[in-house]
Amino acid sequence: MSDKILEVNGLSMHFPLSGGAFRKSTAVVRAVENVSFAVHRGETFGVVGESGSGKTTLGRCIMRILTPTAGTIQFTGKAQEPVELVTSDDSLLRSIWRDIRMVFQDPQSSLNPRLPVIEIVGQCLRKSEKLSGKALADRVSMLLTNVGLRPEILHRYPGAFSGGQRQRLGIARALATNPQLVVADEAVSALDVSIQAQTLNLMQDLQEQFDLTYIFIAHDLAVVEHICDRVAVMYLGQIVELAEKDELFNSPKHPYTRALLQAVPVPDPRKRPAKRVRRGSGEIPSGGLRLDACQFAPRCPHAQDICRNSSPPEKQVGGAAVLCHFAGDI
Ligand SMILES: Nc1ncnc2c1ncn2[C@@H]1O[C@H](COP(=O)(O)OP(=O)(O)OP(=O)(O)O)[C@@H](O)[C@H]1O
Repeated sequence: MSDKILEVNGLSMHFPLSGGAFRKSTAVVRAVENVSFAVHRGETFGVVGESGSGKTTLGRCIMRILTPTAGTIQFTGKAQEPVELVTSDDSLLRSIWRDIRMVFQDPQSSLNPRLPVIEIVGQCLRKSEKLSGKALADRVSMLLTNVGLRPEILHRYPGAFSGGQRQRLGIARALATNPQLVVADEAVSALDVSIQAQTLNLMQDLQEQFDLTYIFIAHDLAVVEHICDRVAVMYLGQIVELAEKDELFNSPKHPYTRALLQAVPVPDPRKRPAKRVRRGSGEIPSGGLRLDACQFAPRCPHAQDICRNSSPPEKQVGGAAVLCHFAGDI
């Protein structure tokens, strides 16, 4: 079976700017621009970046909730033949949505408060496997047990549960169709730190138990460090660095990755990196992505004229793919 469960090539997602001054404009927001990567079967692939860097849009393109402006997304499921998701029609997508499932950030708003647990978790089983009655209750009970919840809660409503329990319900719902790939979009961001750790541990256990591959989207590098095998760092719609987790954390190559890492609290001062680089100041620029420059140049402590005037090529430095004119030199 192919080692790659997902292969993304040249993916772009542009949203038209509409309304107000942009009513007649052809201007677009380049939320994702020319992104390429592969996800290996069984791994946890992290996607990190600040708010607005395009992580959620990328996840929604992979789920095909959005139709990308350009690029390809090949998914190799149980059938072993890669399926092109971008051009798949609705009926093919419906079957693929059993293999690729999503866990959302906010368990409060992603679970319908008017539906009992059996419906929330079992809804897709009613549709895809035509389960009902005792068969449905048994399957949902098993899923609840898998995520550490008691089967007795079948007829309770989301409002009766804590944030962590609600996220377990969200995970049970994602697992209901026995998926191969789970896209977790900020799945633990809304939870307290101790509940975050429990949820991450649960997700790791489930990954082993059910041979899952995860795409784990987060703005928090500490979370990614805990769970991911490889990490893609996004900035303004582009992947600026992609590397094995250890390499990324021990030897970050892109100035933006370094800036992100410096924002992560280090409990033991002896573990701080010996040579601290200056943190890129400011926020993501509001003007959007420029195709003729390095996106990070306005915030980068190392920026030179070339960074402001030409888009950097992707360079391979050690095991990392880095989008920086000076990758390997700084
Ligand atoms: N439907 C849309 N229409 C127009 N612009 C959009 C749309 N969805 C996202 N964007 C824009 O695309 C860019 C990337 O947004 P996205 O939500 O993907 O980023 P993100 O990294 O996931 O941020 P966050 O963590 O805040 O969700 C932002 O500038 C956002 O305003």
